[in-house]
Amino acid sequence: MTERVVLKLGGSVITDKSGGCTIDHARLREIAEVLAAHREIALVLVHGAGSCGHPEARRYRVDEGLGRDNLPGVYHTHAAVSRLNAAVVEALREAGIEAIGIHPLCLALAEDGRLVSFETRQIAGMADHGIVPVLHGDVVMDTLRGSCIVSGDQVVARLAFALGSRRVGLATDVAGVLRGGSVIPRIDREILESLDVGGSAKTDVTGGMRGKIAELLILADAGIDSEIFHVSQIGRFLDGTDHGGTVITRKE
Ligand SMILES: Nc1ncnc2c1ncn2[C@@H]1O[C@H](COP(=O)(O)OP(=O)(O)OP(=O)(O)O)[C@@H](O)[C@H]1O
Ligand SMILES: C=C(C)CCOP(=O)(O)O
Repeated sequence: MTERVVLKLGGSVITDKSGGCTIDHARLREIAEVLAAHREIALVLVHGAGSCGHPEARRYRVDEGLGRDNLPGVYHTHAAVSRLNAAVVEALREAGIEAIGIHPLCLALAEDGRLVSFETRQIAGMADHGIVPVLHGDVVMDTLRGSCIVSGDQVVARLAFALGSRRVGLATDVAGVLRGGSVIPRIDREILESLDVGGSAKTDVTGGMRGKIAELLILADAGIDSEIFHVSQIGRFLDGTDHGGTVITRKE
């Protein structure tokens, strides 16, 4: 079977997170060129929301329960991140990649913020046929809360586990997980306890770097390592060469 690689493009690298939904089309074109040069890989792509979804999720508090006052938040949050998804897919297709958008809201269900059902067999089928499915963090219906926000990081972990992927990468706007300005090469649960990892400097309802590591440690517990690196290093990650980032792993 072809190796399936799961790659997340952080919302911080494909949008300007300081304002309203501002998509960085030039960055998307650059990333698409790099991915097009690695077309032999069975790739499953996930992206975060950045400024296209986090502000709406916060404004409508769609994470905290659904009532008459915030009901439109499901639409507005999903619409914002779907706009970004369409831009990602368009950039990839313009670079000659057979990409297609897939929305978690339409195929997943959560319970208290955690995915409890998520059909992935169609995603595996696409990847194996050379189609690049492009998923994203999304608002998802939740059996306890009404709705919740499932981060792209949770989607990445879920997909990697379901697809049996051994190569999982997360491209972000920092060189890796930092301590005192330097990249920490490996993190396990024990090392994390000694670290002061923060959220995001911008509007982010899913916990920034702290939330990301929490999701990836669950994946590491299942025996699947993942890698966090700067967006400029995507090519090196796909080549399997050193990208200078952080590996999230299980304690030996
Ligand atoms: N110790 C740390 N090392 C690295 N980044 C950190 C650390 N503590 C906090 N951060 C913040 O985490 C941010 C990356 O997390 P963030 O959730 O914004 O990434 P993303 O996945 O690109 O975005 P999104 O969640 O929108 O997809 C960095 O830009 C930085 O501000
Ligand atoms: C806010 C929404 C819609 C999804 C959040 O996903 P993330 O940017 O990966 O944390």
